[in-house]
Amino acid sequence: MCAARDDGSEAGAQIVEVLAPVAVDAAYSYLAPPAMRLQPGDSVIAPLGKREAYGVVWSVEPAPGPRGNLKSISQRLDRPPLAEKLRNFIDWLARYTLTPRGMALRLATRAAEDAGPETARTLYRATGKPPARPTPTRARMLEAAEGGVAYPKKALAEAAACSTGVIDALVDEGALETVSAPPEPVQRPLDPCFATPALEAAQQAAADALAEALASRAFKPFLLEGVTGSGKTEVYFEAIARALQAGGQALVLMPEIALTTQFLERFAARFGEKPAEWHSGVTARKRARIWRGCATGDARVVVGARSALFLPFRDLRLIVVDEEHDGAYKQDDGVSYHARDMAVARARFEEATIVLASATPSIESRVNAMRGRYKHLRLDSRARARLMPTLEAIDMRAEGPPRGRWIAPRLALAIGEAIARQEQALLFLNRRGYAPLTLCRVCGHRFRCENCDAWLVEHRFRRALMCHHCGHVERRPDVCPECGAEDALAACGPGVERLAEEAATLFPDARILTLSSDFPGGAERLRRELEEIAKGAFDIVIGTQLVAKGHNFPHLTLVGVVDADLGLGSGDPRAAERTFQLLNQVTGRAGRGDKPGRALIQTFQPGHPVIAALLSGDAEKFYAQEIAIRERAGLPPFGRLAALIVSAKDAGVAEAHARALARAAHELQPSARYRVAPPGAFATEGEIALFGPAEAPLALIRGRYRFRLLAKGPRGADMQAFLRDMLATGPKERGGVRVQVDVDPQNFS
Ligand SMILES: Nc1ncnc2c1ncn2[C@@H]1O[C@H](COP(=O)(O)OP(=O)(O)OP(=O)(O)O)[C@@H](O)[C@H]1O
Ligand SMILES: [Zn+2]
Repeated sequence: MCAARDDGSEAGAQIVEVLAPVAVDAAYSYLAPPAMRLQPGDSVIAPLGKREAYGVVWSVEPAPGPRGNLKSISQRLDRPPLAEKLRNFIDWLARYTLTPRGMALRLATRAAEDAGPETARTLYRATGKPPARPTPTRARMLEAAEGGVAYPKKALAEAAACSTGVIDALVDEGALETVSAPPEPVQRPLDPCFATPALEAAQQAAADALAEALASRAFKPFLLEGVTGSGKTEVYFEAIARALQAGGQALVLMPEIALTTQFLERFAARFGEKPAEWHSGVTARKRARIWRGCATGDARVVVGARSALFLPFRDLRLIVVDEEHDGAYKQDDGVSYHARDMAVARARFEEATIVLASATPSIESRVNAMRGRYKHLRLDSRARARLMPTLEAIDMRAEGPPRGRWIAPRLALAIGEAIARQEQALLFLNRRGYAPLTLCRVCGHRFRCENCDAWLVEHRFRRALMCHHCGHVERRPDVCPECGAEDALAACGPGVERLAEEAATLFPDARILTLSSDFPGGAERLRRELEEIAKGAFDIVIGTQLVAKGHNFPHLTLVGVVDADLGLGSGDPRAAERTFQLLNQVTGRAGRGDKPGRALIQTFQPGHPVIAALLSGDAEKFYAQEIAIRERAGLPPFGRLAALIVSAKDAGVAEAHARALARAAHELQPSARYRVAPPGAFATEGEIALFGPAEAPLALIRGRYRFRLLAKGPRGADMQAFLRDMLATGPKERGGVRVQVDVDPQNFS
């Protein structure tokens, strides 16, 4: 019983700080009646401004005395609490990325907001009573429902090959009855010993090291580096098995989750059932159930895209970041974060083991391994005594194809031979569409996007010109809009669609497939096509980096890299690293089955260090060179970077704002946490240098002009404190100006 005091509060009442998943950093205080007995992590509904909003209790204190000015919590939701480890991670992430805490919370709670109460499923069962009006369809349906078992509606309709309307009619007539059943489990039980492979010696050694780490129940980071096809997946499957045996949970992050049917099946073959799958293609309802399942422990292994990092696991023992070097782990819209780095942080908060797996690790992870921060596990040869593919360069200056064509004679010959042996060839070109540029041969007019500083890419099968930055689409005209010339528009350069055209001319009888995310049918279609490739249904596969990622195509023996130089000339400090990773990955698709593989690499610069390292297979030398360059320049991981993109509809407004921010930065007083180098001067030891503002390489996107500031500092500087102080003393975002903070930027567009 609680007595109301005369100040309005009750004995045992609490003051709680509630964080709402909105763009605000602060938690708000509320009064909670004693009966609610709130704990940190509980979900509540509370008045926020004029509305009632969802929030999470961040801290709780007993209410001391009169608190008439505080609003009260309206309701406590029946939802598993967010664990302290996760709340600490959210706080840390918000500070690290300079994101309002509410937005960081939102990453973790968004999926749960769709969670309605668990509803029972309705199943259908035959009653034995004949239908009033028998028809062949009805007879088929009752036959399918025979045996006294209750079935879901959809399954029954599929089994009887008729519409669900038939079921409703039969229920009305009493021939079928409905039965209520508990909802399907989020995940069926996984069996860690379902099918254990015989690991090879190097695999076993790596698996043992992971098992030892898991047993310690402490934060233990690993870099699992193994050449393509070396069996890294089998190794981390062993670690997952250990986590399961210990009663814990595991999370596997993948860069391209919508395309991983093969992976899910492999997982099911190893553990008896599929893992819970988490990505934007999963329905909101299903995601809400997985969210809950993570909190209750019913979901044991989740395989997901980067947002899975924020799931409320009850007992997370292991995180795997597969293809850890992949650029897709960087999220740039909304909260900017790198999922690989955040995964390491989450593992630290959870005191879990983390495995970063790759054939071509990022420079950052390589350096961390060299310095002993990560334990380095290596698999230096392919599993099952398979050989690495042989690599050869085709020097396009000496033996290139005729003008207007992109497949050199030697590559064409190799494709022909592969087809004759009934093997598959893969042509890789990292460019979507038909042609990257369209121009008028008469007046030179070039088609550019009206919102962005970019050429329009021709997509012939859509008969359209498209901007790959903002999605703007226009019809490809018949006459030049500038000079009116007819039939004068020329497509310049190749995209995958154009390459497919050339391949069809060279090999008219071959079964050719172009894999592209642009075609209708979305991820579902891509999944199907990837399965068909694996079965050998095509002779030539043409694709962008989509085809490079982790696939096992047993019939594929030849890989042709159509333009290895693409991406090398971009001036981006990570261009060399990225090209090396991508080309290694794509050539690594060759020869994974019984037959040896070969890769031909078309290039205009066979002597370029990246191409040379790729051809020689000397990854060590490449890493040594790249690491030395980074170290000399003080680039990550030897120094720290942060970018600010200031954008506005008006270029002058954006630039003025960026200049004012830079001025504010230079006026900051030196402190123990950071010192800023004077404008224009070289940064001396320990100082943060601020470069810019400069027009961003992509100066206009979606109608907004963009200016960049880049801060570069030593490892020891408190970059976040510097950024926070600069933003606090500089001008506020107003008049349509937006300032986007990107700590540890990955690209420089
Ligand atoms: N110990 C083993 N015994 C038999 N087959 C194995 C073993 N380890 C791996 N394999 C097989 O070798 C092939 C390559 O293995 P896996 O896909 O795990 O390599 P990976 O290193 O993850 O490759 P990538 O980085 O190229 O994606 C697969 O078909 C896998 O089933
Ligand atoms: Zn555009």
